[in-house]
This record gives sequence, structure tokens and C-alpha cells, in this order.
Amino acid sequence: MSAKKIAIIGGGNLGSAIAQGVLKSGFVSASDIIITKRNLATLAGLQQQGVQAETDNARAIAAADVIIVALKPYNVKEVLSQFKSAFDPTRQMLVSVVTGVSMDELEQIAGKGMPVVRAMPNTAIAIQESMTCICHRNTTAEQAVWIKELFDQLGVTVSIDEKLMDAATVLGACGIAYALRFIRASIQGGIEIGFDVQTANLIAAQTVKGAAALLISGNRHPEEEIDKVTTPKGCTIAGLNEMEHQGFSSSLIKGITVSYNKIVKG
Ligand SMILES: NC(=O)C1=CN([C@@H]2O[C@H](COP(=O)(O)OP(=O)(O)OC[C@H]3O[C@@H](n4cnc5c(N)ncnc54)[C@H](O)[C@@H]3O)[C@@H](O)[C@H]2O)C=CC1
Ligand SMILES: O=C(O)[C@@H]1CCC=N1
Repeated sequence: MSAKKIAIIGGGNLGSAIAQGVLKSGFVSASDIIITKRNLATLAGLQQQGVQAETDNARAIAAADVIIVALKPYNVKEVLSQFKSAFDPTRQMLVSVVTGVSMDELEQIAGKGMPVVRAMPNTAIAIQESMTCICHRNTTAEQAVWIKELFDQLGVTVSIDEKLMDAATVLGACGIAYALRFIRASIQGGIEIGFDVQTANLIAAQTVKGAAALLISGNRHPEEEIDKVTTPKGCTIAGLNEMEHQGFSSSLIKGITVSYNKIVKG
């Protein structure tokens, strides 16, 4: 596969995390990554590793084969429309990780026929542990393989229909925050029953990692693994049932649907 230069437009939380992950993966060398932001102060760490930081989006776009847009949703049209004539559909692809901006809209912004990709990663991309959902249009076979390979280097990828992209945002991207809130609550409980915060943090985080690994390695449904933990008349089922009485599953399901409706209905 040919080497490609990447421009990341919008070096905020996710844009920087993508740059960090790409650097760690070695899939693209530091000198082939440009990241843009209006104020470059927070990009010093990436610059020290050889990434080029820029305030000039036009220069970054012109130099790139792959343009990854990581701007806030309300900024995308305004910022990218200024560079409409700079996009070259014969050699570039536009990859958006932006919530709620469709491939139709991206094509309108970048010009009809522009190869466009929507990717929905999460912040674990910084450590090559993202869950990334992808869909694309107008891409060449080589571009489609390249972009999947890039995200495969940065975690796990799945190809989805665009109509599921908002759902992917909630389950995969927001999901990091939801999982961390579960861990935070476990830490608070752990402190109440005797652990110091560092030990509670380690136990809660490693336990969640182990639970996730059981599902992923065995391709199992959670309840199969839960059944192995719940001793009859034991403490696990007593705790689980109390959590359900207090609305544990229901609160998560409701939170996920409210989050989804926030994207879909605004
Ligand atoms: N943070 C997350 O976990 C995830 C975010 N997303 C999506 O990624 C996008 C970015 O999200 P965050 O990184 O959290 O937001 P952010 O606000 O941290 O990053 C956006 C960055 O764009 C920069 N920016 C604004 N105008 C610019 C311009 N004209 N040129 C260059 N840079 C400019 C801002 O200074 C900021 O650093 C959003 O659309 C969000 O929906 C998607 C999945 C996960
Ligand atoms: O909260 C948000 O809107 C963005 C989208 C997914 C993660 N953060």
C-alpha cells in the first residue's frame, strides 16, 4: 500500500488522540502527519515527536492525501467550506469523525464525487484500543483498504451502514464516558468498604478490563459469564438484584436513548 500523508483538522481531544495513536502504531511516520488548531500550545507534545502542527488549514489540506476532520459539529461547514476548491477528489479522501454530519453534507462541502469516509472512534484511539465504526462512499478500493487498515492499527473496526452512525457514536464513543462512570462509582463503593482510592481504582479498572476480555475472547453474552459468578444465596446476586431494584440497567438504557435522541433530534 502506498504511503499517505495525513492532515488532522482540529487538534482537540479526539484529533490529538488520533495523532497519538497513529504515532504509536507507526502506520504513518510522524513527518507525514500534520495537525491543525488555532492555538498550538496544547500540541507541543506531538510536535516534540515530529508531528507538524499548523494554524493554516489550507496548507495542511494541500499537503495531505487523507484529511481527517475532527472539528466540533457546528464548525465543520464554516471551516471546511473556505477550502472547497482545495479538495482534490482524484488523490484525496476526506475522513470525518464528526458527530451527526452526513456523507451527503461532507460531499456537498468538499465537492461532488469526493471520496468521503465517516469514522466513529473513541478516545482510546490514543492507545490503539479504539472501537471504530466506519462507512464510506466514492473511495477507490485502495483507499477503502488503507483507511480500514489505519483504524485496524488503532483498535478494532467494524463497517456499518451510515444510518447506524449516530447509534455508533453513542454506544462506542460516548460509551467510554459511560464505562468510566461505572468505574468511578465502583471506586466510590470500594472506598466505602475499606480500600484507599488507588487500590480501588486498580481493582475496579482491571476487573472491568477482565470482564470485557471474557466477552471479546469468548464471543459470549454477558449473562453467560454472570451466571458463573452468582453463587446461589451468595453476595453477587444480592448486590446485582439491589442494583436492579435501584434502576441500574434501566438508567443505562435510558441514558443511551437520551444521548441518541440528542444527536438525532438536537
Ligand atoms: N471527544 C470524543 O470522545 C469524541 C468526539 N467525536 C467528535 O469529534 C469532534 C471533535 O471532538 P473533540 O475533540 O472532543 O472536540 P474539541 O473541541 O476538543 O476539538 C475540536 C478542536 O478544533 C479546533 N478548531 C476550531 N476551529 C478550528 C479551525 N478553524 N481550524 C483548526 N482547528 C480548529 C478547536 O480549537 C478544538 O481544539 C466532534 O465533532 C465530536 O463530535 C467523535 C467521537 C468521540
Ligand atoms: O459528547 C459528544 O457530543 C461527543 C460525541 C461522542 C463523544 N463526544
